[in-house]
Amino acid sequence: MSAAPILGVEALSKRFRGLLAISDVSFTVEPGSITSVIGPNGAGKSTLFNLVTGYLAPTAGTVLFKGHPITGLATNRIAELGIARAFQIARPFRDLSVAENVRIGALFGKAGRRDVVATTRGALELAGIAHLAEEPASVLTVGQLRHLEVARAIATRADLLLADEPCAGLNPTETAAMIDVLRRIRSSGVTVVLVEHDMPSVMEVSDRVLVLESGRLIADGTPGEVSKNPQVIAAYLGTPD
Ligand SMILES: Nc1ncnc2c1ncn2[C@@H]1O[C@H](COP(=O)(O)OP(=O)(O)OP(=O)(O)O)[C@@H](O)[C@H]1O
Repeated sequence: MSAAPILGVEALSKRFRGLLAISDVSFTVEPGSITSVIGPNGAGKSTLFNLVTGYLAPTAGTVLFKGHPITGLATNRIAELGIARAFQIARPFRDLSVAENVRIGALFGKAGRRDVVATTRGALELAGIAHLAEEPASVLTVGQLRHLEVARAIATRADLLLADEPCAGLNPTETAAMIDVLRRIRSSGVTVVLVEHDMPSVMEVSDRVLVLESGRLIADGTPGEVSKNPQVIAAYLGTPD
């Protein structure tokens, strides 16, 4: 029997005036997995993340975290419950060190924490940037900043990490390093959901892939299943006339 889902999305919809950006989307995420959300530009991926993290309120439907509804809760409350988001564009405090930036995540995450030093160190190590701990954030490369953003997010001691395009714009070496980080995070017991455009990375790292097109979930399966799905191929490549 599989474990209870850590995340449940039930009949979720979001309308922006005339546009249904998310349309009756339902899925669950198993704990300890890496799930990727893919889809063409404008498919609704960012909107979905915004709905799960409370930045947007849905027009209809429910989001469940560990079986409890979180729909309509404030973003900070959702973060305290254990959902963190790593943004594609990190906005660190540039004058603070890498460790100090990660420490901020450790201070403002899940409530009731006392082990800030150990949590900070653990997040730096998981994200592969312990060697940069004392550097000012201002000297980091784009790839290193992406790791810092992931470290800050997991330092909140989240159980679920939502990562926005963690591999976007990274070279092959940096991409491989990020994939290693995501796998280590999964091994540490944190469930990961990614929005990612980089297909080789998605296929390599994901246990499961969800495909959105025009707000609808058109496929949900393993990377192998999804890449053979005719609807997915049509959504990405266009249907021949
Ligand atoms: N705040 C908003 N107000 C109005 N329309 C919006 C808003 N946010 C998103 N949309 C629209 O909703 C649709 C889905 O957008 P969304 O950003 O979720 O797509 P996406 O799959 O993340 O795209 P991309 O891959 O380009 O980032 C788009 O048509 C977009 O223009």
